[in-house]
Amino acid sequence: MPIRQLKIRGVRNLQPLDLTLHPGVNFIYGANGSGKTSILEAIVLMATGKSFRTSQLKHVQAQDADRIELVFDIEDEALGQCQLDSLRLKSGDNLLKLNGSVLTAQTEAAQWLPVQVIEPTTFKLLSGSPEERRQFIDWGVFHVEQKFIEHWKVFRKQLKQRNAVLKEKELQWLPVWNQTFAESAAVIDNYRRTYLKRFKPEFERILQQLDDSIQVQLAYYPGWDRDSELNDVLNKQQERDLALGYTQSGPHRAELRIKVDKQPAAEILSRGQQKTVVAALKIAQGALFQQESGRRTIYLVDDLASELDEKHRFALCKLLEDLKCQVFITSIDKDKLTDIWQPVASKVFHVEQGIISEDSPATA
Ligand SMILES: Nc1ncnc2c1ncn2[C@@H]1O[C@H](COP(=O)(O)OP(=O)(O)OP(=O)(O)O)[C@@H](O)[C@H]1O
Repeated sequence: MPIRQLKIRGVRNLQPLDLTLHPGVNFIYGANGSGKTSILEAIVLMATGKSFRTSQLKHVQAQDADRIELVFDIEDEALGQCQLDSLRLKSGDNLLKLNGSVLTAQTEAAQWLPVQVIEPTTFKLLSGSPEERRQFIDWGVFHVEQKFIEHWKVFRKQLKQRNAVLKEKELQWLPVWNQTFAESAAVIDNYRRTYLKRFKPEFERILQQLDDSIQVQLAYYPGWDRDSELNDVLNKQQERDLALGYTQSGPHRAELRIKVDKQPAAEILSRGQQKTVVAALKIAQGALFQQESGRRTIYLVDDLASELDEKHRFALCKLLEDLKCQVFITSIDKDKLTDIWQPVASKVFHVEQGIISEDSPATA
């Protein structure tokens, strides 16, 4: 079971909330503005230190609260049990603890909570900046390859140092930095390529099950001309890098291009089709993660009814059920959920003005 219990304090309109969750499907329904999404937002905040709704966390904190406090009891098939605590003060300071011991990095909490969000704006994964798609690939690599995060930190440090050398115009240091940067870039590139090789067939399989009329191609670009060595590219681009004061080529500029008939999928597909493709991408990541680690992803599906018709909603729910993972799924209308999906194992919660209550089995 992934999240067994959660305690939420000081998040948006939510009243102090202590919930015992279902290891399978947790339906959450309630009127507009009742607080459904805020529950999902709190889970993402614990997992990533970020919100999927705002870049300014001060908006997530309840107006009358001086802190956000989250406590999650987790039971993971492979990692065992743990308690994660997060205390986020108005100043922005965040104290994270694992079983009472202070954590120094958010990634240590993230390892316990492999969370995927499917919500009304997720189609932006197709139309948004390349960074979003890089983060998407890196989520997969991070959760499958334990050593990736260390290599990633080294790479980020080297990128920062090379950029500092460019800004200071310390030309004598550049050849050395080009070499080290290129070596560390190759490691990141290799992780991403290897991951995508395994990911593509899984994505095609899932998309086929969600909608076999959509044909999408995934093309990975490493962030520099694929036919050249990065070290050579850096040497060639040196004058321009010096003029700009930053490194133009490398894994920080990689891109996952998602196309339909050689055109960007975001320009061709309808909004509903884009949502279907994004759902397929996210479910494929969870399926691959499960195959490779024996662990399960936690899916947060906000406002399922939005822009997906009944056939696609049904196909999505069926795939989530097959994965046997923990799912949190929200809707305004209880019937819109339970009419199309009656998983054997589930709990139903109702939210009203920030107060959440569990439906008794007779009404659920
Ligand atoms: N910082 C805050 N402090 C207190 N209340 C807030 C804060 N930010 C937002 N709210 C209120 O909290 C509620 C948040 O609702 P949330 O978005 O979780 O609702 P929802 O049930 O998902 O609604 P919808 O179905 O419309 O998406 C809204 O009523 C909003 O006005």
